[in-house]
Amino acid sequence: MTSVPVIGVLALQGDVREHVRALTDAGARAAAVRRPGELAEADALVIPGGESTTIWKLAEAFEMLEPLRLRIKEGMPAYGSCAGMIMLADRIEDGVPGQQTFGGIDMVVRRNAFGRQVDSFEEDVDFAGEGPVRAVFIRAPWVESVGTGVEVLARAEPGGRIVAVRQGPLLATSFHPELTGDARVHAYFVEMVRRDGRER
Ligand SMILES: NC(=O)CC[C@H](N)C(=O)O
Repeated sequence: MTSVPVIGVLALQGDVREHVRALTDAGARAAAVRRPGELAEADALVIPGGESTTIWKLAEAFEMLEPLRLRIKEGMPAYGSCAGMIMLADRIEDGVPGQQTFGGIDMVVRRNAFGRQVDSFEEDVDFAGEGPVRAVFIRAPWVESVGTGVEVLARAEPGGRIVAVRQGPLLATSFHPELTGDARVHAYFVEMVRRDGRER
């Protein structure tokens, strides 16, 4: 891998542009990914916030579901925010009937979990010991439970719910750091990608 990793942003639906900007601010090269050929050229992938049911259906229509599952299985670093977190979950609760994910993180994610109480809110969370990060939650999921290989990186009130996790090269947040102009979460992911490149 070159020293500046190419990080794809899955551009089927969601806030793609904001992730491209945050990745660029964090020192990576970002490229929109819609097709299997574009995926093959990316060192890593960000799955944006948006609507997980739409991302799933479009991934099927664009024949991206299986190629993405395969890359994740092969160890490609990936980061999902909000709907992207849902897409990286091995199991989901409150999905629509038949809803599928790419999977990869051994966790159960509850869709729209915070959304039933309040559609949108912001809170400072301590992310991976980096100090307070402003977290924007929009009809956000929370992580109901994690397997033993999953590291919890942040929790939010109410209830100390898990809102950020990492399992090896996979990172997921319930919130949207791409909307705040603070690129620390993206920088954390870019560093994960750089380390992964050095270890291969
Ligand atoms: N802001 C978001 O990404 C919301 C996620 C959305 N509720 C879903 O199920 O995908």
